[in-house]
Amino acid sequence: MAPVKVSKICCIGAGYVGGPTCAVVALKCPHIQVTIVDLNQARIDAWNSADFKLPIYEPGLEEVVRQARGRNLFFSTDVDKGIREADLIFVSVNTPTKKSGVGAGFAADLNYVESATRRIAAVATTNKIVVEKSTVPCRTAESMRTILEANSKPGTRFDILSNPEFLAEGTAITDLFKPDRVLIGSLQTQEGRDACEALAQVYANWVPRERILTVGLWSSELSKLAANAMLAQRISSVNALSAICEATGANIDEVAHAVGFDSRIGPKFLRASVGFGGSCFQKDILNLVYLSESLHLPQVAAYWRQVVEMNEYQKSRFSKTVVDTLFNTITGKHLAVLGFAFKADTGDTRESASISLIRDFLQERAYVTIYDPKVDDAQIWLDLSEALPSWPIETIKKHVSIARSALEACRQKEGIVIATEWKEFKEISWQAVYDQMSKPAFVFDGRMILDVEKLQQIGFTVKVIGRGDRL
Ligand SMILES: NC(=O)c1ccc[n+]([C@@H]2O[C@H](COP(=O)([O-])OP(=O)(O)OC[C@H]3O[C@@H](n4cnc5c(N)ncnc54)[C@H](O)[C@@H]3O)[C@@H](O)[C@H]2O)c1
Ligand SMILES: O=c1ccn([C@@H]2O[C@H](COP(=O)(O)OP(=O)(O)O[C@H]3O[C@H](CO)[C@@H](O)[C@H](O)[C@H]3O)[C@@H](O)[C@H]2O)c(=O)[nH]1
Repeated sequence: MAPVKVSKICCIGAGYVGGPTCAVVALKCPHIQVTIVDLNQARIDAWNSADFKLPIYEPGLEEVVRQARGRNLFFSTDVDKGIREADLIFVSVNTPTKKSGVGAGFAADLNYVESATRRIAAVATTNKIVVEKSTVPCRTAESMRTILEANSKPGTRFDILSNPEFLAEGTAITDLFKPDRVLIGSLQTQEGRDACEALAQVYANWVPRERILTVGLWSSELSKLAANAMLAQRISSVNALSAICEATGANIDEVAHAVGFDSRIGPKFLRASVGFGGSCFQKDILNLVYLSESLHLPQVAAYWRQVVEMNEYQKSRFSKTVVDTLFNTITGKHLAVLGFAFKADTGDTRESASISLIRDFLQERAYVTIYDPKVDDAQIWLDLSEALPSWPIETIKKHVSIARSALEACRQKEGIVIATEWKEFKEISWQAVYDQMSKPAFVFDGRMILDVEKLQQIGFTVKVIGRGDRL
């Protein structure tokens, strides 16, 4: 049997991955009809909004949606219709860390993957290629196959592929246009290889063939966890070194530059920071830790767990620097926190280091003014309520305000904390900020973005991650 020619794709899950990924598939494959479905009506309405107020902010995304929507790209809450019509279905639903029960705090919650899979089995009347796009533990495809086969209609066959997504938020569109690699895992049977080829042909519309890697199902699933674990490990390594730099007078920027010049190490992903955030790194490493423990590999589990522990240490170390520097107390003091998103160029706040810092400052009874160019107020209140569950929202609101510009946030503060590397924070008039601050005026740069010497000339005392005071 030759591989099927895919003509209709359905993507279950219109989130940060399903939305941009399948919008790009539609743009690059005008001959394929792509329908992205979700249970969340508000999200689908936003994807369909007449003024293109899309539910996520991602540079370049609006242009892609403008070109393809209504042509061969559709957004809908009719999940069943999407499934029924498609010959290939991406499952791109959320897989958060489990909050309760066995494996709570570590294992992935596969509830959404299972419901989507059960829906496919219940609705499908023709053969389907089912593609795991969500990040899942190794061997999830096996559970999906069991569910599908146990519930399928007679004569309906399902082939399951793993096709993890490697895009990073903030650069999703460029990552999708020019991926380092597309990874497809399949069973090594004739049917498995045919399904793999059918999906490879979709990507081959714009991705060079040599960048489309085909491997076994379990290798593909594990490679996604491995890639994130190794990326996060680099950040925790450089952050661990940043603590040594602060104590010795070495400069982490210079150290990372020198180390990264070694072609075996390479320069990317060596930027010390206030700690990594985002919905993936911590979740996927904890998932790997859980997998290792389930496989009775405690040393392997401990090794990866340390990457997350170092990240927690980095965040609390930075909060402590702020308190120590402001004469060992921030009670009743006014701080500005610039940046609430977990990185620049996104409005996503999941696991943002900024949330941990603000929680620490509030627990010290400081007053905090937050500014972020892309995060909604409602999201800030929600995240802070979750970070401080015993605080009524009125109490949080007494201690926190949200500003409309960086300059407004910095007005008359005792300390300014840079938590996200938004470019505009480099460009504000630091002289104007200094002039209306109480003195001594402190700036804490958790992202190494400011011109320290210039700020010092203005009169600021500047504390930068990975840069000590000793000469
Ligand atoms: N965010 C990233 O940058 C990124 C990158 C690579 C991989 N991933 C992985 O991709 C997956 C999705 O992540 P995300 O950030 O897009 O999540 P998300 O929460 O933004 O989106 C998931 C969407 O799936 C929908 N959904 C859940 N169950 C459903 C069901 N049964 N039927 C229909 N819709 C359903 C939800 O309503 C939600 O809108 C996760 O496994 C994640 O680990 C994320
Ligand atoms: O040198 C660096 C690089 C990143 N970060 C921080 O690390 C976090 C994650 O950044 P990044 O990886 O750029 O964004 P994500 O969108 O979380 O993307 C990661 O997680 C995705 C979800 O699995 C994967 O698809 C991507 O390949 C992987 O890079 C952010 O808080 C960054 O500020 C640093 O502190 N230093």
